[in-house]
Amino acid sequence: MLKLTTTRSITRLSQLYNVPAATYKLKGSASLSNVRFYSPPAAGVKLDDNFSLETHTDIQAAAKAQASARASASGTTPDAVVASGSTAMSHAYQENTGFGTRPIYLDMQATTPTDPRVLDTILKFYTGLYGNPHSNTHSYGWETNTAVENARAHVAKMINADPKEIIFTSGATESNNMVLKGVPRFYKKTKKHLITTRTEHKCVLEAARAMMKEGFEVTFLNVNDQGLIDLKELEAAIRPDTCLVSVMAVNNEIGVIQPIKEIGALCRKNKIYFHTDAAQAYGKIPMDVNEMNIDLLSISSHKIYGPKGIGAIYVRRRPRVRIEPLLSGGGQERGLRSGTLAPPLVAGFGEAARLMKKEFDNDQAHIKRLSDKLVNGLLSAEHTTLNGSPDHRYPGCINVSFAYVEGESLLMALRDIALSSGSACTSASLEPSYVLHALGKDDALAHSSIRFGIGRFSTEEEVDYVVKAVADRVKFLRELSPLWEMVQEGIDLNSIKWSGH
Ligand SMILES: Cc1ncc(COP(=O)(O)O)c(C=O)c1O
Repeated sequence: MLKLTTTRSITRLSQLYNVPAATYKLKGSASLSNVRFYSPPAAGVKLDDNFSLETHTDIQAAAKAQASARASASGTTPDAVVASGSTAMSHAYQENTGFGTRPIYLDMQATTPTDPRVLDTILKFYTGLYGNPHSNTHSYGWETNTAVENARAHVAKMINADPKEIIFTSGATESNNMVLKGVPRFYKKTKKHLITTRTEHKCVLEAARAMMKEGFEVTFLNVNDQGLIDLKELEAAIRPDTCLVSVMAVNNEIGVIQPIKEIGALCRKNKIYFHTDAAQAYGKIPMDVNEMNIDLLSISSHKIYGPKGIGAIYVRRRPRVRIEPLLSGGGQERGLRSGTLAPPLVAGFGEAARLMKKEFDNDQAHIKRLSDKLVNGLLSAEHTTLNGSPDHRYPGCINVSFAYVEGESLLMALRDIALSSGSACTSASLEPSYVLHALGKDDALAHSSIRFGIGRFSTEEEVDYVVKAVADRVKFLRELSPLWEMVQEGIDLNSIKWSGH
């Protein structure tokens, strides 16, 4: 049984969830103003079915409860943690941050909460198992080396690769840079052209632009209004000197899935390397490097409930793919990525990959069910649209435009939910998302878009809360909007000539 603490009072809880305060049973002699807890339990669920609450008079006691939660997490927590929601997850593994009640976490494409089983794996490597995995003269090195190779096998298995084809990196940014720069540099004498798309992650786009400065030509493919590339356009872009096609599998802003198998077949037919950025796809949609003719594939551990600062690149061995490495050094990782590996991160990543495979069906069913509920709930409001293809999509990434509401204002009004807008924030300005622009959305609609991410630890109660909160606050903000008032009066906004435009 997990011991949970709360930062909201039971009274507040009962108001929020419309449940009589008595439903929340407390253990011991808790005074209501002094109760701390991690997550709102489901309305009507008796708290002590899964949890017990404790009072804490000081932070030390809270830390003690967290330590005991962590201890009980090792063997049996998954069910209890799942039941308590992703917000509880994040609370259960951190000390008091001073930020008070934390929002419901729905920013799964930015990063995912670390699975408690992953954390347990990691901790061993910060205590007893500290050897350098490249030391081969004593058991300290052998132990961590074995752990690294086990992790490699788990990472490979998810995509039907050979473990020898997995190279550990610091994350998908590095993996993408390695490919977008390393392949053209290796073939620079004969090949001068690369192909990618306009909706890739910035690290692919910027790496491609860096290659233009080195004298390479890049074709940036367009996408249609659903966010999908046109295979005929891709075929037409291929040249005799094309060395690489790089198309992401799942888009990080709109969740759209590109036709990876068809692109792979086209590239194989034309003897061109095919790379896919699978940072948002690995473990979340079925991917098989052989069936899909993928030669290079980028992975990020922190998108699959693993630690941050670690990822991998799959590099095909037969037919062999050649890359010029970014780093010079000791020649680790088949000479492609020099530097001492970090066993805590590698082992945590391996465990996260193992769990993605083991729980694939459960995760899929859970995420699809919650996603359908969220999409139906959000779209029941008028002038609300789902961005990107409704059919070719990963259900855990939902991007919605709320017309006549400014996305940033909506985010501010939804501070009890951790979300991100479809806009890319730069320090000086708020630019509308280039991905939504590529789909043909105008500035106003791109500015009114929000991304919702569902993950393994999301709960139905969180989704119910979000649907209601969004509907209420969209209504509230629209009531303040003069444009909305005009729409309500039946005025066609397109017929208006705005001065200064
Ligand atoms: C599609 C995509 N590619 C690459 C990255 C970069 O991954 P990492 O944080 O592991 O460098 C991300 C992360 O936001 C992503 O969503």
